[in-house]
Amino acid sequence: MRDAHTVEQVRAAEAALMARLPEGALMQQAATGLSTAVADLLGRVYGARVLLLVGSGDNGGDALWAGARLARRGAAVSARLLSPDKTHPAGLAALRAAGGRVVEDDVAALATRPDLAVDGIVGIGGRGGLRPDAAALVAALADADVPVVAVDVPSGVDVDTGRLDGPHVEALATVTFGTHKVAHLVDPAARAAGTVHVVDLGLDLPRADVTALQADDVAALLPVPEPAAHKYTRGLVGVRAGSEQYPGAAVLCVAGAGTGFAGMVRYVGAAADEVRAAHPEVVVGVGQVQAWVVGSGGGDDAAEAVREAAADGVPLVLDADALQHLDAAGSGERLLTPHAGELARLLGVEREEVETDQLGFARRAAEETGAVVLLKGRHTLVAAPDGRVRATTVGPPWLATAGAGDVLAGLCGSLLAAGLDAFDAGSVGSWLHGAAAAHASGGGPIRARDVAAALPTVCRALLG
Ligand SMILES: NC(=O)C1=CN([C@@H]2O[C@H](COP(=O)(O)OP(=O)(O)OC[C@H]3O[C@@H](n4cnc5c(N)ncnc54)[C@H](OP(=O)(O)O)[C@@H]3O)[C@@H](O)[C@H]2O)[C@@H](O)CC1
Ligand SMILES: [K+]
Repeated sequence: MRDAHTVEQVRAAEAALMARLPEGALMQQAATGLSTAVADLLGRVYGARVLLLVGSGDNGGDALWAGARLARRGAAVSARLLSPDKTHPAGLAALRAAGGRVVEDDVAALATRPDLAVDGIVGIGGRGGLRPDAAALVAALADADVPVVAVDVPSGVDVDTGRLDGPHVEALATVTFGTHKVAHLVDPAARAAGTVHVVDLGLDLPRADVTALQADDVAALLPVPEPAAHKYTRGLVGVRAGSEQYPGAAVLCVAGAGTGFAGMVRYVGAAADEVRAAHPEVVVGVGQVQAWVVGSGGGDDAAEAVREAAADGVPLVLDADALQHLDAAGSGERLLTPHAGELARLLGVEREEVETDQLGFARRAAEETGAVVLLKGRHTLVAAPDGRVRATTVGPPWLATAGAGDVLAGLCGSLLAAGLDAFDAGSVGSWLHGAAAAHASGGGPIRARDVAAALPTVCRALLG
């Protein structure tokens, strides 16, 4: 499990550890890990030009100490001090002693194009976006296409929420310390962090509320049939989706539901002929199920479909059109699978607000509805009403394709029918969906049906 801790949790763990270690020991560990990661990215340290962006706190101190290490290995390291009066004194002395130099202004900093810049402007002590002087320098570096490695977090992001509070650094990679922070998993900040490397500090950390499942977690949660299982004990998943106008949604939802986690798939709706033709193993018609997926279906049909599914008193996945009829869904176990626009409609806010504060709105929706909310996005978030959130960090950008959401809803429904609770079903389903997309894509474009087709291969690899 990848844990993402809050600033408060990290500060407390660091303080406890620092009390037992010599002064400055943690910063040395941090700077060593940082300089190693920068060296790896540079490939060749000797002769490389590295520019340090140094703010007023210990984040700048990390950058200076790492810069000193790189300078000792032959890099030409210069430092642009953004708060010259408050620069970390020992770090600055170390850089100077190693042959690094301080540049007076942005013009001098960019006189020769750096091969790489190290963002030590601000770390977990930051508030608000970049200040104007830092923003101007960061923009100039972006114009010159200089890759940036962020120290701890890309400066300007909101560490505990994943929001962007104004101008910020867009990093190629981020080197963080002790543990992931929320901003490393939650978009839009996670996107600004690039690839995240964690330098272990040996912190003793509490349970995190924001986590990301890893392959071994998913493998442990997968519902595997008992030796004596038969199709009914493995769970039946019912799908109510599709319409005469959109039969494809039903076919794809059933494809997701029918990847083998549930013992059987039942279909009810207007696209029965298309579903039968594509999936001969599906049973058509009402009957007993252990979970229902109610998805794209259009208008009044969706309200009726939600009401009928809820009447069975089993867990529900509510997707697409069904999300507009939550009042008909009762208060049992429910997994809602909106994209940002659908969640915005649900909460009566603008889509843009949801996109800028994905964690906040996913949590709010879960709390207000009492359901588990799976907010689809580049890093899908699955929020439980108790505040726990799992982010999905696998999945290529190619997954943003028509019908992929139908496959996901069906897949989550089959996991619910097989006995997972809504939080596990949503997060495991989302992880498998992303991993299957990555497998199917191999770096190229995919269709929703390819994602469904790749699911058994991904599961085989996990269980193997
Ligand atoms: N703790 C540990 O054990 C370890 C910590 N480590 C490292 O320390 C970092 C935390 O250091 P920190 O506490 O000094 O805070 P940090 O983020 O450098 O700067 C805070 C100062 O910046 C300023 N400022 C605020 N907002 C700003 C903005 N938007 N734009 C510009 N400036 C802004 C504000 O000062 P002001 O200018 O307002 O006086 C504030 O006081 C952490 O991220 C990690 O890198 C590692 O070495 C491992 C061990
Ligand atoms: K930073």
